[in-house]
Amino acid sequence: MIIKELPKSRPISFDQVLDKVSEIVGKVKREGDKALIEFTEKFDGIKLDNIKVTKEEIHAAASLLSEDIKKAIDVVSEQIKEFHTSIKPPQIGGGKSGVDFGIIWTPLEKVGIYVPGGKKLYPSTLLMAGIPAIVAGVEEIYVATPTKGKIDPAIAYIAEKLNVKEIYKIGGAQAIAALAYGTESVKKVDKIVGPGNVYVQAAKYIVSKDVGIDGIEGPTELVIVADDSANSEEIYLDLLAQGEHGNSTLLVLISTSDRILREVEEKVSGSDLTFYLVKARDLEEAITYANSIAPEHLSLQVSSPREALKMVRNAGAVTLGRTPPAIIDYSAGPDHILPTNSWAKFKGGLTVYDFLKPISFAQATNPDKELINAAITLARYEGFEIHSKSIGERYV
Ligand SMILES: NC(=O)c1ccc[n+]([C@@H]2O[C@H](COP(=O)([O-])OP(=O)(O)OC[C@H]3O[C@@H](n4cnc5c(N)ncnc54)[C@H](O)[C@@H]3O)[C@@H](O)[C@H]2O)c1
Ligand SMILES: N[C@H](CO)Cc1c[nH]c[nH+]1
Ligand SMILES: [Zn+2]
Repeated sequence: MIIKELPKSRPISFDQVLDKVSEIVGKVKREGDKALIEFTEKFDGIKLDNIKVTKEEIHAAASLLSEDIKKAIDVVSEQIKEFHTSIKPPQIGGGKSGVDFGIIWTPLEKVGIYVPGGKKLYPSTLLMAGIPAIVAGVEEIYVATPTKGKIDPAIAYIAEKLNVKEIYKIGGAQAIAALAYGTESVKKVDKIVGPGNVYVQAAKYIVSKDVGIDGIEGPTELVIVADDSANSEEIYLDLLAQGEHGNSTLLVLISTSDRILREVEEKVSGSDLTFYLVKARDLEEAITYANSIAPEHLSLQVSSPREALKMVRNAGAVTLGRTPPAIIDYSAGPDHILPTNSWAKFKGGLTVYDFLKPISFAQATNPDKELINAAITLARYEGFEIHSKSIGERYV
């Protein structure tokens, strides 16, 4: 279908499934493994004997992987590692008025990674979540992924490479609930990260009152902003590429060029997917439209992409010029785990920061009198006499 105006909503919203997902989460919380086995049979058609994949199973699966796929994983891993290492924050601090202070960036202890696997395989997602976790210093990584009965060799290879503690053969909302609350087989974690379909993201949203989450990373979204310098065949391929994720993908082209819009319309007219093809008066209007959508992927296929980038306010990740958005999915370096459903208005893509907590510290060895008096005065004003005394006894 072709629609010639801006999308009014996402193709599928998690509001539609919140009630159903709440029930799934509640049952897993109450019944543990029994509920996981029931839901996996119901939604994935798999009768599970064991929820946890054994070390032997992981090793056997990993050994099936061909050398060229191992090599591709190794190459991509180095690129992703370099991206997250280059942005890892230093231990920082300073001091004022006789007080030393700063931040100790501290890695999270136990992290759960959801690797999607309903319609397609996503070993690349395990790299995109596992590598920044390791760069941050996380020691315990647990993975949940729907398996269709058998663990995927590339996921097994990456799990061994990243020293993943355990893999669970579960997907959907039930997997998120299990990681959030723990079951007989599944470890309770401190934070759950990773993309997935609407059920997975609705479950993350529900459990976020009890466990950390990285954000909402639901069905893929791509907005392309193109001017007349762009190539319609490349735009067509980029749209269809993200359309491979399924028919919940949001696909939008905003262009200042009638030629580009006409050529892309001709190319996509036979497709089952929905495409939004929107005319903009000029580049500024095109980027204003893109900012209002706040897409996961934004592609600037314009003659001066760096200039255009200065106008971007809301996007998960931006590819510039002819750079294909799909290269971020695999090997550019920046993460492909990116905010959807307009969360890009206030959230960026997954980084090493998602696995670090800033613990602040202060040491008042020789604080200025004025500073101490200010603390005492404010404590008294708030009626906290002992607070005031505990400060005054030490320094006054
Ligand atoms: N935003 C991002 O960063 C990002 C990155 C990669 C992938 N994605 C998206 O992840 C999604 C992956 O989706 P997927 O479906 O292939 O895999 P998935 O693993 O997210 O979901 C599969 C699970 O959904 C559950 N499920 C399916 N139908 C259900 C139903 N009717 N009721 C309850 N539960 C049900 C099943 O338990 C199944 O195991 C795609 O939409 C893709 O675009 C997003
Ligand atoms: N485009 C997805 C993010 O929306 C990431 C991905 C993984 N594999 C292929 N693509
Ligand atoms: Zn993709």
